[in-house]
Amino acid sequence: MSAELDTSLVKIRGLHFSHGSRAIFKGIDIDIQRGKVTTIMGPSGTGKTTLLRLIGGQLYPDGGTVEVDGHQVSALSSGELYALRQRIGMLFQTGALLTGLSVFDNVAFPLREHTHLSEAMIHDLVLIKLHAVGLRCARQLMPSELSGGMARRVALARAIALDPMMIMYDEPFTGQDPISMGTLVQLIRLLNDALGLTSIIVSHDVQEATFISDYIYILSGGRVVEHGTPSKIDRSCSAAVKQFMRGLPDGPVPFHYPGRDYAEDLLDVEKSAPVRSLGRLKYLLRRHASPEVS
Ligand SMILES: Nc1ncnc2c1ncn2[C@@H]1O[C@H](COP(=O)(O)OP(=O)(O)OP(=O)(O)O)[C@@H](O)[C@H]1O
Repeated sequence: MSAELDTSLVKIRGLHFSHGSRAIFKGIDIDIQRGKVTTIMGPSGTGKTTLLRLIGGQLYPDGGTVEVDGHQVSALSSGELYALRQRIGMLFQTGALLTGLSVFDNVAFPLREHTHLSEAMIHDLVLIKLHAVGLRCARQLMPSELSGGMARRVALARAIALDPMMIMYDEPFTGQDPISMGTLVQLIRLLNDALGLTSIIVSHDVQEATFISDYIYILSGGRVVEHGTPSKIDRSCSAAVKQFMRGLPDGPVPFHYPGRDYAEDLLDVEKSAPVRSLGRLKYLLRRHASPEVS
């Protein structure tokens, strides 16, 4: 085992997972290094969120192993899993704040739920966390009074409330204006380094991810198609990586969700008026053709 692997907080080996009959992972290996920011990228539907759920123990692998801080997640008892989850902060795209609670109470929530700290201590901790995200003075506001960017920063303060060892971000930049985006990017990096966290980010935002990350994994078709530092990824010759990084609509990752033949589908659509001739089929294909299909 190399020295590099020894510093992994999350170690995934030979991971297989399917949603029903759809194979999502076909044997992937991933190492998330302690203290680093690692971004998981890849086309939509490739399984990035599923991967976070496998790391968090909300899903179990069909094959292979997911280890977090030396524990094989699928072998943990429910009590042990609960304890592990308390050490993992999660930040979702929506922020997912509790709408009936103020900013202060949202951040206080995990402290009240999971600790026996006094209210005076919770007060100080909440102010520290809110100060870290620049929103100490917004503590009395309700979620409905926050901008999208502020809501995400409150969610971030809540995610670090219990001093987690790791934070998993699912599409943290989506829908942000450039200023909020820049603030979030800086905050994620700053908090990671200042608090000695390990961060896993799932993102489509190539520029931000490249800027913020120490390491990047690109998933596609159930496999890791590339991994390395941002500069290595940038230089990658892989067609799938180039397609993703440059945002090309078609390439090794097909534009169309896999399924049966287009002509067969049209024949089904037109069941009420069956296609009787090749001419009619050609006509239908032209009529239904999308602009992306030549
Ligand atoms: N609970 C579920 N049951 C069945 N299929 C699911 C379930 N959750 C996700 N899927 C399917 O698994 C695949 C991977 O989903 P996932 O959300 O992990 O992808 P993703 O890479 O995060 O996508 P996006 O970038 O669009 O958020 C998708 O095809 C999705 O339709």
